[in-house]
Amino acid sequence: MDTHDVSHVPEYLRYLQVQKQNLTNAKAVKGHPAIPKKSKDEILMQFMSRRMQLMRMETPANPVNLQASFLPHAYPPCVRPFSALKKVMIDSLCLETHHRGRYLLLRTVTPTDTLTSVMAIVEDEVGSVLMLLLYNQEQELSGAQSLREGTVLVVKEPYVKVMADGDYGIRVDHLSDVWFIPEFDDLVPLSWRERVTQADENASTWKAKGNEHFDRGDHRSAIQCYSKTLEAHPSPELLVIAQLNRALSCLKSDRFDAALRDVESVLQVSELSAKALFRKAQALYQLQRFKESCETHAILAEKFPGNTMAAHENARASARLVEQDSGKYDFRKMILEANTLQPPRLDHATYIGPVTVKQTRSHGRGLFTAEAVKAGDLLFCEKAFAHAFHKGNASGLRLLLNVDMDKATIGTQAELIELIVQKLYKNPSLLPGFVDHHGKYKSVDVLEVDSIAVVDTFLVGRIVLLNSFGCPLVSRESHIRSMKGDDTAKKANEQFHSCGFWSMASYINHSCLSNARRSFIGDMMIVRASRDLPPETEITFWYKSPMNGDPTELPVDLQHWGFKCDCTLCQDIRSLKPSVLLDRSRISADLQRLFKRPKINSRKIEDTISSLAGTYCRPASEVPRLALYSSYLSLAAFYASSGNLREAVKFGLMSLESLGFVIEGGNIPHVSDAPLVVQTWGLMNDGVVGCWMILCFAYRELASPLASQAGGYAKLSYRICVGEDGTFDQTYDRLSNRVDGLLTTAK
Ligand SMILES: C[S@@+](CC[C@H](N)C(=O)[O-])C[C@H]1O[C@@H](n2cnc3c(N)ncnc32)[C@H](O)[C@@H]1O
Repeated sequence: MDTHDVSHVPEYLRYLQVQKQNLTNAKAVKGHPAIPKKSKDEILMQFMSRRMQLMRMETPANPVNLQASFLPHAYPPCVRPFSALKKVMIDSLCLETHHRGRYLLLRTVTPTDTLTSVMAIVEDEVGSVLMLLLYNQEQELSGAQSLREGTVLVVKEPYVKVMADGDYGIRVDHLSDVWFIPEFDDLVPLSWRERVTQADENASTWKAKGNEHFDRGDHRSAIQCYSKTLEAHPSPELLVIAQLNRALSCLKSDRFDAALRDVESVLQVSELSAKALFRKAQALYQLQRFKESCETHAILAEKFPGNTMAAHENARASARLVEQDSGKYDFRKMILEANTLQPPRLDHATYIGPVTVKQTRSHGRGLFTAEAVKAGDLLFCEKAFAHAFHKGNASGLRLLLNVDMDKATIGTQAELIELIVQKLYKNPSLLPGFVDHHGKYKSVDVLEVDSIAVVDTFLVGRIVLLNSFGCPLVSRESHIRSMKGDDTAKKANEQFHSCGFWSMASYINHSCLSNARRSFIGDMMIVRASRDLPPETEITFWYKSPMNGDPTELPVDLQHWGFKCDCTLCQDIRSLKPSVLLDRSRISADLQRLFKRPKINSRKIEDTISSLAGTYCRPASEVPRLALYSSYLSLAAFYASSGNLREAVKFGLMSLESLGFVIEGGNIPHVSDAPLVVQTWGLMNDGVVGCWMILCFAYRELASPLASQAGGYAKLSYRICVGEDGTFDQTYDRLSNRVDGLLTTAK
């Protein structure tokens, strides 16, 4: 949905084909011993010199220098407990093979290098080496503290592959398939230990070590040491301290489920521990369980009224709860926040309005209205489950190649997959809700092994491919760009590079005759009804707008999602004779040429529009006439600016009618007292706002009571397109020097 799918662009298709060919070639060596062709020294030298080169390399400024992320054929994560795995050595590994039932014990012998994966050369206990490629790991992993030389790790059921350069590597896609082993763990051979753990290391020493790691910001190691504290028979006081400290390290490293577990066990023995209550409230807040967070704060406030930090957090949680329950947001403030924060992840709650997920007759589940709603009503305002932000220059973009799905996308989808995998891995309570989304394939049905969450990266990848949304930083800005006729706007609208995953929005199916619109403020998605909807109506929006491209090239291509739209618009187009479509296309091209002439010949344009209208047979209220809409609108603007206001009204109304609007009381001459009423709402695109403003401009002279009503519809349409109307007056003005009222200075 507004993501940049380049699967059919020849330049990128070639990449996809090369990857497929590589996979086919690799099959030929499947099962051959993975004995590197280079010596150990050569492997180390090559890695280090490439690392140096990369460190010197500038960030690519050219879009052709996109980094390619390549998903191999899907394979499931290891679901066997560690105790059921047998150790294997590097020399016994085979190419293109998943070594099921086996594990490797390795240690890194180089620093890391990070491209699309975290890479290092690893050795086993007999000194054989191979490249290790860890995918979907946190960026911090490549930092000095996390994967420094000498880090010991276990790779469960290793997969050895032939890499693009012909060398061999151990590729790990699933987070639970690699364990980072602390130096004190019994698994670490004595010869690999920097020092031997003293027999007298007791709970206090472990706690002190945990604190050292915590102070350095190494939360993973801190958690390991606090866990050791708990195993070393601590005193009751120390036990509580270690659990509280571990909870804090978990909070700092986004492991909210685990933080909650620790504080809950502290609260079992010490019901009124201020720290436990505070950390519990924080963990619940981060898991968006605002009601429970507020309840916990209420206890804190009662027992510890002087705790100012808790009071501050309490106010924050209460504000979220109000948003969650009422759908009332300060959208203007949110726009400011989105423009200030990088990445623009806003601290706001999700509001779910009168909608419910239900089975549709023919396209899986869908979202339905639970009660009647009016055009412009807020259906929901959802915080992204995950959001991958792109600043706007070319660097940081990735080409994601998925051979199983035959897809190539450009943008931040690869990063989005990483973010989601990490979030689920750290917070398995979120897993069932996420994997419920469309895109399932037969994956493992194990949620946890050895107390570690099992997250199938390929499943996440599929769900992301079919359910993620490209998004602008703020929809108001893209609205302004498109109203200004900024040529980049069209491209920007179609190729948003930031993207995110919104759970509720993912249940909405596509229809070209959509009845809702989405808009964005940072990582918040706002979905409003774009028509009046009775209860039990299926809510739909555009995955791809039928109005962004050439209207004669309908139906829109929805191959990316694997279906063809069957709305009346698409059905009608499919039923037309090819000659009619050819005529439509030819006349549309003529019209475009006529509008580009230095002097507008309105008579000729009107005649040509009439011929174009002749290619439609059903009324626009049933089948919108998309090819006509923008020509009518341009004519309305032309007549308004040349002072022919009656014609401006006529063509403004025709423009709206071509989108399916049924409007009463708008014609000139105006019958006194008859109000201007939208009986039926049509398709809602950004130009509708401008069209109402042109009508408002013309009515001021011709029928002043209608001007404010048209202005009201402009503001309502703006709210539907942009998500809010608090910025309407900053964007449009009836006294603007443009007939559509857009303030030329609007930014
Ligand atoms: C984002 S999901 C929408 C929710 C999905 N129907 C479900 O059951 O979870 C996108 C998928 O829904 C289906 N879909 C959406 N709109 C459709 C339509 N108009 N006709 C047929 N299938 C549609 C396609 O399978 C598409 O890949």
